[in-house]
Amino acid sequence: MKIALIGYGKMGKEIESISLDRGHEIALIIDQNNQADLTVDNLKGIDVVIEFTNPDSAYQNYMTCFDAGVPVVSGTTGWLDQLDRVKSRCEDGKGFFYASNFSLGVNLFFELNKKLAQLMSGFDQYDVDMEEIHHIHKLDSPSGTALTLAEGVLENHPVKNSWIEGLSTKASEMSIVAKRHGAVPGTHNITWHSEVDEIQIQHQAYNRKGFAFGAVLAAEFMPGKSGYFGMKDLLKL
Ligand SMILES: NC(=O)C1=CN([C@@H]2O[C@H](COP(=O)(O)OP(=O)(O)OC[C@H]3O[C@@H](n4cnc5c(N)ncnc54)[C@H](OP(=O)(O)O)[C@@H]3O)[C@@H](O)[C@H]2O)C=CC1
Ligand SMILES: O=C(O)C1=N[C@H](C(=O)O)C[C@H](O)C1
Repeated sequence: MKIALIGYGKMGKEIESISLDRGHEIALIIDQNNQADLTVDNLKGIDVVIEFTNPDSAYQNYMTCFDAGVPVVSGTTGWLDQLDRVKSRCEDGKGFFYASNFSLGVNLFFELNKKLAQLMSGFDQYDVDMEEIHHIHKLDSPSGTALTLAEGVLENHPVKNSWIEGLSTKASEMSIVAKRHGAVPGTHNITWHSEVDEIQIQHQAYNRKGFAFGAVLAAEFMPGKSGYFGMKDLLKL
């Protein structure tokens, strides 16, 4: 496959390495310093774009790829206020794959989190909160993964109906505490605590290879497809 990478930072470089190992060609690399090269013309002949940039540039990058008729896989977080507009382009025949986290482990953790929230629905002595820890360069908070985890709790627990960044005193709100520390690739802790004990589940990424591998699998899935896709379509969870 001919892949274009938009964003050649920590994730872009991991994705390049895995793509080459799997026999793909990186036919175009767009980064901050050559953004002007992201044109419909330069995307001719590209099978799929993999986009990992930042919250401010992602949406415009998707639009250029859609105009070129090239499907996009994106892991950029912090742009979801534009999600409805992206979905409406997908209804018009464009192809888009988004995951707040592409790693297999986190997607299994998403399912575990939902099951635990369902189980806790019958036990009101337990309250829940979340902590996410990432490297100091991360621009958005809470992390995209934390938001997906919060959604998993809100949809499966009768008491929680919103989340808040920081500590909450309201029973209906789920607290998400975001910490930034050194080079941490990504750690998420969900804790259900009562007056006598606590149950904690944790996902800790050791490096970025799991994220990058999932993004390349998603890219292999996309050519020829139109519509909006996510990890559920890929992993059949
Ligand atoms: N879904 C998932 O599984 C994962 C998602 N992420 C998300 O992916 C995104 C990128 O993460 P990461 O690679 O660690 O971040 P980096 O900052 O290391 O890389 C982002 C790159 O994008 C470049 N860039 C900025 N603006 C543009 C633009 N308009 N066009 C092209 N390139 C641009 C940056 O250039 P410059 O440095 O010069 O600004 C930088 O090289 C983040 O939103 C992060 O949250 C990260 C890991 C996993
Ligand atoms: O910025 C990061 O690094 C990460 N971002 C994603 C997120 O916001 O959840 C995924 C992963 O946690 C790493």
